[in-house]
Amino acid sequence: MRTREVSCPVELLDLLPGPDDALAWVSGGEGLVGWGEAARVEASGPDRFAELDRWWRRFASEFDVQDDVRRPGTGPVAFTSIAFADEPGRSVLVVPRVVVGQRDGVTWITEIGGPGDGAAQVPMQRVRPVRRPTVDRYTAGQLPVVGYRDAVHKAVHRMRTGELDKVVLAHDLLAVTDGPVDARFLLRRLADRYPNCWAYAVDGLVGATPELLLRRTGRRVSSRVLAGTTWPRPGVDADELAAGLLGSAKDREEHRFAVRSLAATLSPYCAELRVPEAPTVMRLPNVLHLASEVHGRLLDGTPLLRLAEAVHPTAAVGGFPTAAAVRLIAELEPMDRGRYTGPVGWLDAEGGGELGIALRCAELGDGAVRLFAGCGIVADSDPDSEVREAAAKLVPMREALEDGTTLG
Ligand SMILES: C=C(O[C@@H]1C=C(C(=O)O)C=C[C@H]1O)C(=O)O
Repeated sequence: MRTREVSCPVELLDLLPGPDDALAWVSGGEGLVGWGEAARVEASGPDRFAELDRWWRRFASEFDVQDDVRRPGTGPVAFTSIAFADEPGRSVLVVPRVVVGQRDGVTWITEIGGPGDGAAQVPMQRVRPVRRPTVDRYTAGQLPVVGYRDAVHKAVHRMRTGELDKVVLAHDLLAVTDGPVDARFLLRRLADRYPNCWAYAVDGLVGATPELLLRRTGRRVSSRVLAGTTWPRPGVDADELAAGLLGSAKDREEHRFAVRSLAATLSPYCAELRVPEAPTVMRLPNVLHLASEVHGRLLDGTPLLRLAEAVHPTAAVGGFPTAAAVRLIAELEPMDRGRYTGPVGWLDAEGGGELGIALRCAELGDGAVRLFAGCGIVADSDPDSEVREAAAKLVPMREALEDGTTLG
């Protein structure tokens, strides 16, 4: 197995040769793409993180590695996407045959399970045309919007009795399409419109997330916590929206729980952990979020997947306190989230890598695509407003899908 520097005449996403095995983690043109399958493993249940970690470390340790580039993302790499819940759920780890990475203007290729052809340029000749999908209609998923509104209403009541402080509830939406949707079609559009998010694809889960669960580089660890959201409306400019969000007691409270839960679960692994005193605003075309960048230094070499296990689910996608929130989700959200709101990203052989939270995504299926969106609920939440917020969070995927559809 060898990593070597290559020249690359196109963007990373344009290298993906086919629709079925596309793997990606790309932000602002940089990151990793992969294809082919050297190996795959699936896991489920409460031990899924530990099982995937054990399997990957054993698999990666058997390579005879020649790494000529030596940067984060070189050497053996696996892509992973992990179920939100202990039950049900299927988590997956895929080791691609070919990985191409780009960072700071340097491009490299890693060929696993074969010597590669040694060419000085990335392989382009096998790229098949990207099919444009058509959305025939949208239809309710496992939890229709009316049911979601009702669940939010019930959750608000439970927050007001003091049973817990915050819960994140979500719903799904099905887009019925004229045939299978090519992950590359969605990735291209998501990456163009959301360059400060991570456009990702792992085993049919495709999206563009603004939220970084954890990045581990050597002993350094970081996270971008998001919670507290507003969205553009006619007649309100972006600065006003941002000021309103920063000044919203309800959003600041939601955010505090998310930062607190991340810090409490990560700090036992850290010699040092820096948490900003106040959030900033992250602006996206469809929503604005309160954001905190957390940075730490690890005590030891705990691998990324085990750190992710410790912090998942943060209060950004679960709630606070965690155990009560997870129980309330199971009670009030009658749907299987699958890998939505679970960790998604890549891992290296040294226990490093990047894992985002799988948001703003869709699970690709035969003839239908399942979209997801959710919101943090606190005692002051208004069900109608949460329904609108969830709709705003569906926009990235709806726009990407509908780009191939002539509406009207
Ligand atoms: C759950 C989602 O987003 C999460 C919930 C947020 C909120 O409630 O303010 C903000 C960002 C994410 O942590 C989603 O996009 O589906």
